[in-house]
Amino acid sequence: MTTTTDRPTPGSTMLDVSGLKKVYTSSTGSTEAIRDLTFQVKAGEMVCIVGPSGAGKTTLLRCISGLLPPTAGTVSLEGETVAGPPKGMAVVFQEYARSLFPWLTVEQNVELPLKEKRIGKAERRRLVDTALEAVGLGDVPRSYPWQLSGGMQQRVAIARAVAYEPHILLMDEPFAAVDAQTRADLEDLVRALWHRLGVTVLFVTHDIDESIYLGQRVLVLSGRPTVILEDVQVNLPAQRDQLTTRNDPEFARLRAHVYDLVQKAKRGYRPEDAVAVASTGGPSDLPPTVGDGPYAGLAGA
Ligand SMILES: Nc1ncnc2c1ncn2[C@@H]1O[C@H](COP(=O)(O)OP(=O)(O)OP(=O)(O)O)[C@@H](O)[C@H]1O
Repeated sequence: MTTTTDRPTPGSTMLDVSGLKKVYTSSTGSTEAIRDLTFQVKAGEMVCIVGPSGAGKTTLLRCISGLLPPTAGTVSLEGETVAGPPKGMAVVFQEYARSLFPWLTVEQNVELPLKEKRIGKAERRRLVDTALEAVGLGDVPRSYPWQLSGGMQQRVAIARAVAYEPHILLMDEPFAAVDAQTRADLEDLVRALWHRLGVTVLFVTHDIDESIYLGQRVLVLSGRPTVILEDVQVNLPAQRDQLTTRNDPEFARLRAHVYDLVQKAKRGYRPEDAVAVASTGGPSDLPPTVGDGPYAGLAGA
């Protein structure tokens, strides 16, 4: 059984994605979703992934979670090649309404994976109570998901993942369907749980501000077929809050930089273009960037 007690040493390699390539093939042709991705995530890190729509973010998470076999390359978790859903992983999806069972109460939803993990009744009780308390839902264990707001339902999904005591938590645009205020609260909840539990988090989002607010690193993906445009280090203080952090000049600088990269990605820019420009020494023919976008003026902030 995988528990927090045998959690890997912080700083050791938790996830190793090496030369990952994914081509979908069907009777109508083939789609190269991911060309070549190589990156590592250390135990205890919080890493966000952003990129243009259709870049292959969900495909990447599906390969990491063992739901899709890679066409080439490997994914290893704690040193073992992923060939099916790994034991020490939990996933939170955007569609909380579809991921919760409407005929089960909140506590039964949280308990279900623990039963599948064959954890004894008393320990299940403790894990469910602790997880619901941690996400602020200790008072509604016997409610049904459909009796709760969207934000509360997503808290149930997070409680279910946390109760499972994963070593790594994958989150695929988990807050895309909730309102802005709830989203800010859930972001703070994820940061708090991450701090408290020491779990490794890989968080996919469309929201550049969210990626910087949450992450220690932001992996910016190119358009399809996907490669990494840049692995951006987020050197913001570990203690973050919605007002102070978002008003930090470094936050503004990072937001402008990541925005710039995503805009370039949308226009088809790829890392090999930079190499080509550098090697010819000629004038850059890169697409226009942040200077003419809605964040104009932030670039040098
Ligand atoms: N089962 C499939 N069969 C064929 N092509 C697919 C399949 N799933 C995804 N694709 C294609 O692979 C590419 C990447 O899709 P994916 O859903 O991973 O992107 P994404 O970055 O998660 O998109 P979004 O940000 O819009 O959610 C897209 O061109 C998509 O059409």
